[in-house]
Amino acid sequence: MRLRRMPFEEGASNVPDSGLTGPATIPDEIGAERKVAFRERVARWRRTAAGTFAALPRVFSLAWQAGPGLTIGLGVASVATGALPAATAYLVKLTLDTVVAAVQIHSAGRPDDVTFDVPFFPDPHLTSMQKIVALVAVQFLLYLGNTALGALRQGCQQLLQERLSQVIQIKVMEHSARLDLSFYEGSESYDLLRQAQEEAPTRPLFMVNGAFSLVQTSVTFASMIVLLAQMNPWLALVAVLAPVPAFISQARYSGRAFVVALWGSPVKRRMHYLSTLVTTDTYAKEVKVFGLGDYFVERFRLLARTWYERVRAVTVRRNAVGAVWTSLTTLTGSLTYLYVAAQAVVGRLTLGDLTLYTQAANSVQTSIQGLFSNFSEMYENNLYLDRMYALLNTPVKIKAPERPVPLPEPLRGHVVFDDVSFTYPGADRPALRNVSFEIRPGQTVAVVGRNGAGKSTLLKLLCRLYEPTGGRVLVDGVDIRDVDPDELRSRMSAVFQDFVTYQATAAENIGLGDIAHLEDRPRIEEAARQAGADAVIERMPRGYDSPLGRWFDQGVNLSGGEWQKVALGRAFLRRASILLLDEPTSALDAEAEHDLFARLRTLASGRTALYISHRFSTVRQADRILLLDDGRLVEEGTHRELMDLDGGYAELFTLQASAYVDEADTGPGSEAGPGVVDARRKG
Ligand SMILES: Nc1ncnc2c1ncn2[C@@H]1O[C@H](COP(=O)(O)OP(=O)(O)OP(=O)(O)O)[C@@H](O)[C@H]1O
Repeated sequence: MRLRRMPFEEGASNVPDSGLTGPATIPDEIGAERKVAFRERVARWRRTAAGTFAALPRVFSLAWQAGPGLTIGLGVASVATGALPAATAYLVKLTLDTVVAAVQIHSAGRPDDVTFDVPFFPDPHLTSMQKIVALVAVQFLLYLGNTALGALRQGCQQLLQERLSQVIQIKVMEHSARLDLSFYEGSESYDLLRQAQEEAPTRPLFMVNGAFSLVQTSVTFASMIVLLAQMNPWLALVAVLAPVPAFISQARYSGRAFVVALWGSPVKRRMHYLSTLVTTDTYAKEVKVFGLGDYFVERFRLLARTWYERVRAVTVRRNAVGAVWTSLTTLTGSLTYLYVAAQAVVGRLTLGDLTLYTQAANSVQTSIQGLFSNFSEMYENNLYLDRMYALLNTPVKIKAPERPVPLPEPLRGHVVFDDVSFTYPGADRPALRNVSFEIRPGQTVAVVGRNGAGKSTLLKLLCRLYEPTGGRVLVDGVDIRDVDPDELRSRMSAVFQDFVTYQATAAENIGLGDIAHLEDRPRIEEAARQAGADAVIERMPRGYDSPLGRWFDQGVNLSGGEWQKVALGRAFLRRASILLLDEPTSALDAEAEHDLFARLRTLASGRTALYISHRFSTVRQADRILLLDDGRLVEEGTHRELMDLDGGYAELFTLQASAYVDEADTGPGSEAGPGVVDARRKG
């Protein structure tokens, strides 16, 4: 469903959709609805009802998974509570008739020896007072039962809510963790994820509650109808039909409320993004320095207004139209009541009958409205549930083949890219084109190239975060498509440009690199040393046990380079055969970078290491260098060979080196990297 785009400011119509400039409108679905033909609406209704009821098994299966005992408790309480109103109404009728008879006996001055033919009291020799006491006692017991059932119902409901939302959140998390990386890149996926996070935890419980309430009201409804029909079948029919119009309007509007929520999702998502921009620590610096706070708040206000306007339109219409139809029902109720009262006056019905009718008619009306509104709420909840299932049913494309080929043990780290091409989903040009190269086991290879040349993509394909659109990738002679991706990834270690800064202790931040060694302090300390993170960590008040990040208790905030060292430690903890480093030193100072590369040779001994870097002083130390340009592998060889080739690599190297040369020429103490000497010699 494509949304009409409304720019933030009038006149800026060519602004593309983004988190800041996307649609500030929600389409008018009500106009569209009016055009739908009656027959189509009826057909839609049938589908709706069928769809809603068909969803019940999956909802109950969810509830059962969450808590079988709680589900049974809720069910029993609902059915029993459903039967109570009819029993109570009948008891009231009996009490009233007994009272009226007793009054007549007393006023006639006769002895109180009248017998009553009532189901509860077969003994015909009770005095009327005794019968009244007994009836009231039974009524009291019913009220007690009602209270107990209410408590049972409430308790089961609350506990089931907790359990159900946990079960669902876990399902969503489990599936999200398995989903392909490409899934996270579409805006529709974000809508699905947002709805799954926000709505999914509560909607199934509403659905379960709705279903049980449906059972409860059905029981009430059926028992009351039996009571009414005994008095007069026509009265029963009127009571059943009167609330139908109110239901139809209810159901229509709950469908619309959902459509508004669905179509308004891009607006809500942008609101969420804007609010994150001004309330999250990582953005706070820039937002302040560039003075963006007011701009973001203003934009939020605009979107919030749009959202509110649309919600208001539906809510007002829903309630206003609902009220009109409900008044119609009330009018029917009053007219029937008048009829029954008139019947009582002429003696065709007793006073107890009149009360019974009043209660039964009220109850039928409320329960039939309850039935309908339960159903329409279930329909609405089911629409949300469908979205959750859409997420849970999103197929995982990159998964283990039926018979995965095991990787050799130990893995030598022989990597081959064979004519590999790749285009990102939705992109119009390839990120990699016919790339072929081979990395011998144990080699350290640097990948260089301009921004956007395809370097990171290369690493992502090697980890099988994406599937090549052409060609194949081999590790130790095995096509990685034939390998279980989890096994493949367990043999690799990586640091990406956008590495994660976990809100956890320093030791945990490193330990997460190999979950089996999360508690292995000596090994964690060794990895920290290898990454040059040991000094930073040991300086902190609680050393390796210091919490990093400020989200939780007394965390320590690190500098960008310090975080990067910790992330490197995480990668080194895993003793994998293939080490992938995407700009591993971008935030490190010159000395730390130099130290790291001095160590990398030892660290990478026996492993294949592939690293991306824009710093040629480090690149030149690699065994081999691959130069990518616009997704193509254009040069490969050692530093010496590529310099002699005098092509793109030599040009980039000389360009960078010349900056140092100029500095070296103009200022004392300027440091010329190891490559500078070469470049100067060459020049
Ligand atoms: N998730 C994505 N979806 C669509 N296109 C992408 C995605 N990630 C990268 N690209 C595009 O693919 C191309 C290669 O990107 P890649 O990240 O591999 O470049 P890079 O050489 O690592 O760049 P840099 O030096 O800036 O890190 C770029 O044109 C980029 O815009």
